[in-house]
Amino acid sequence: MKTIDIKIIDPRMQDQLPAYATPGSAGLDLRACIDAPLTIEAGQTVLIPTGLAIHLADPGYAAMILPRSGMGHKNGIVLGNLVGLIDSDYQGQLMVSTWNRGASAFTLNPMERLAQLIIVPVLQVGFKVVEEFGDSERGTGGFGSTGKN
Ligand SMILES: O=c1ccn([C@H]2C[C@H](O)[C@@H](COP(=O)(O)OP(=O)(O)OP(=O)(O)O)O2)c(=O)[nH]1
Repeated sequence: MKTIDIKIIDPRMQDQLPAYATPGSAGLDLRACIDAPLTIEAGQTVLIPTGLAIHLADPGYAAMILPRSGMGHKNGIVLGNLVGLIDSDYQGQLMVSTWNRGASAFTLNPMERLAQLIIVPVLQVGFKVVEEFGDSERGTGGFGSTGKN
């Protein structure tokens, strides 16, 4: 397993570092490092600190912040940026743009599990400008070009 540098910004995170819940888990839960319960009104977006910073350091990796399925489906708590992309050279605190897309207010409690972090491989590319691409089966067809659905 790869090891990543992590800084504990909020001491409350000291004894609850993100960990995989099961051997097959992809995501690491991120907690709301807030001092008091916070009511997020329907439609409101707030930036929530996680109390942690990571430094991936290797441009071959990125981290992504994703919603937790239960929070999103049951409570309407998703991400204001839909997905948070964490660059390999980012060293600041991980922040969760928290959007209540639901129809009623939601109260977020201190240290509640709010979102999840995944680490993904990334391929950085360079570009070579061409006039024509080589043939491909699809060509320029997209947006449902292969059938009704
Ligand atoms: O949900 C998020 C998204 C981003 N970030 C941090 C890590 C990321 O590396 C940095 C910059 O993010 P991004 O490049 O998406 O932001 P931007 O709006 O393009 O601003 P910038 O000019 O800082 O790149 O902010 C978070 O903590 N949480």
